[in-house]
Amino acid sequence: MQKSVVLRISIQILVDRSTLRGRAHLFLLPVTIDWLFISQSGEFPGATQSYWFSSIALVRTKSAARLHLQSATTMATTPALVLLPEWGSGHLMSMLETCKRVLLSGRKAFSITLLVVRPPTAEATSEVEAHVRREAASGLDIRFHRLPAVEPPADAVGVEEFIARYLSLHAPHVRDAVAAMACPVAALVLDLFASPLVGVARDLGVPSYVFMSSTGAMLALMLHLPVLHEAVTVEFEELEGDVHVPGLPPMPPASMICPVVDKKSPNYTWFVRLGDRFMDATGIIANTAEGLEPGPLEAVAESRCVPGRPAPPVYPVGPVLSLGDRSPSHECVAWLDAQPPASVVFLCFGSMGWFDPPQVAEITAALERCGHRFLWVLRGPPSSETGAGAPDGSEHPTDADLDLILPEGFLERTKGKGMVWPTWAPQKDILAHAAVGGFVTHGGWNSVLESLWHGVPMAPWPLYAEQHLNAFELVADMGVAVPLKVDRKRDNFVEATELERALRSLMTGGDEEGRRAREKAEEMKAVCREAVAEGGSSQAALQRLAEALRSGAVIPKG
Ligand SMILES: COc1cc(-c2[o+]c3cc(O)cc([O-])c3cc2O[C@@H]2O[C@H](CO)[C@H](O)[C@H](O)[C@H]2O)cc(OC)c1O
Ligand SMILES: O=c1ccn([C@@H]2O[C@H](COP(=O)(O)OP(=O)(O)O)[C@@H](O)[C@H]2O)c(=O)[nH]1
Repeated sequence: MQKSVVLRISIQILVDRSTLRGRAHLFLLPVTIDWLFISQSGEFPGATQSYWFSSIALVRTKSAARLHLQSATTMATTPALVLLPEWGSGHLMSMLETCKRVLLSGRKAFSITLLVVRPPTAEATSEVEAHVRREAASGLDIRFHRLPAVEPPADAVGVEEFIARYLSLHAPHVRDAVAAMACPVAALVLDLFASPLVGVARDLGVPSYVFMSSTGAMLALMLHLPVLHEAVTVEFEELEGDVHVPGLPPMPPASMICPVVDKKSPNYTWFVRLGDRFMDATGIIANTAEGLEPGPLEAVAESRCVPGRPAPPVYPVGPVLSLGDRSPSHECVAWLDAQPPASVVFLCFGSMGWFDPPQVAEITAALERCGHRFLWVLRGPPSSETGAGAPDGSEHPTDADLDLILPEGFLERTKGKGMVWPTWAPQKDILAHAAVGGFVTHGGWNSVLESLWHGVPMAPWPLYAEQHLNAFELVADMGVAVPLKVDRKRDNFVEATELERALRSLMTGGDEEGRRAREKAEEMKAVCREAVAEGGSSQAALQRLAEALRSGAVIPKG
């Protein structure tokens, strides 16, 4: 049996540095340690300071106790969270911001090492580089480790297949990077597209956490996909009746996420695999809050998604809204300053949403007919539209040429009542503005969280990724949005009459759906803020997570 003693004193540690760097001299490293668990061999089972050694002797001096560490495998740094995000800003920044909260909640008991994958496009590369520059200057203990370049899969036919395969090809480099860490590793934190790399963590004896940048509902669905794969043998759209996802109301097949709508596609196979590998993670960190999505989160916690197999613990630590540059004096914000409270409908469609002229014509007709004030972020097609397109699906829209794309006279007729903004807009500042009363959104999860943070009701207009599922949840489960009929078979086309109806409902709250959406959005605003406040559920989840990470920190094997 290993004996251990507990010491609560201020001490100095004497480290035999020869065992560290091959230099044969002793040096004194003064540190203050509150609680020190000392075992006769092996490592500290729960020390808050990261000093790891194989044998020790306690030496008393006149005024202080000293520890003499012999044959030490001492690492004079705090345990690291090693992050492997997908390169897209929504994924990378959301994971990094969340892990920064872990770092700060643990009173800087961790450091962060972000493994940087070379993005497959020049545009994504410059975005990532800008993030790296900004974060490197943040003053926090964040390091960046660039992984060696890997040849992107040239034969990938789908976006999700491409992302998952490209990340998986980095497995040997991730393994080498983690194994070479000069400090204990608290966890390898993986993007949802990188869940197969839980195997790398397992081989190194390191805990692995999947970071869920989307909803708890998406998490429940992904865990349940392997079960659905066995149970539903036809395409989802051929299914008679609804799809049953644990924790959600029965869902029409038309609300399934994009990657699984064609089961013959490798995207589908990859998503089933990704969901399956979630189950092997040590834990799942989710950018949501218990009170926002109680149904799906309880279903996961009660292991109802994969009956008979206990699911990893989930830590809902959100909402984590990534803090970009604030633009309080932006032209859009200045325009909002002149509008009455809750009078403006804001329309914005994420980092990849854009519309073609026929759809633009329907939107302009709806806006003119409903007569509400509006702020509309209108983007044009990506410049790659006529070319091959980005392999990761991250084709960014271009700035719209308003003279070309808007019907003649629209801007004059709506002058004073509406503003069309043709480029990137400061969405967070806009949603924070008192003049905004409703949000027509593509339903990306970050946009939804930003809207709920400010209590703004929504009309979701899903376009890509998992947004059809998000739209269903917002309307049918959370009740914070009014429904909008999109024709998925016609590239998510929305008729002017349908948009006009939804806008009236959203902005006047004149019907039952609109009234409920307003009330519920206001309720969810409180839920969001309480969750992250002192004593809130997300704060508690953050503490549990930090504790699990602290106690799980290990020196990687190999
Ligand atoms: C969450 O489920 C899916 C996410 C994506 C996806 O892929 C993607 C690829 C890139 O190269 C760059 C990106 O920015 C990007 C973004 C993206 O999803 C967005 O993630 C957000 C969360 O951080 C949010 O949930 C938005 O709704 C998503 O649009 C793709 C996908 O299948 C195509 C998913 O199922
Ligand atoms: O003109 C724009 C469009 C988007 N965003 C921000 O981009 C992010 C979009 O993330 P989301 O998850 O909603 O969707 P995605 O773009 O990843 O599909 C959110 O933080 C938005 O605030 C923005 O600031 N201005």
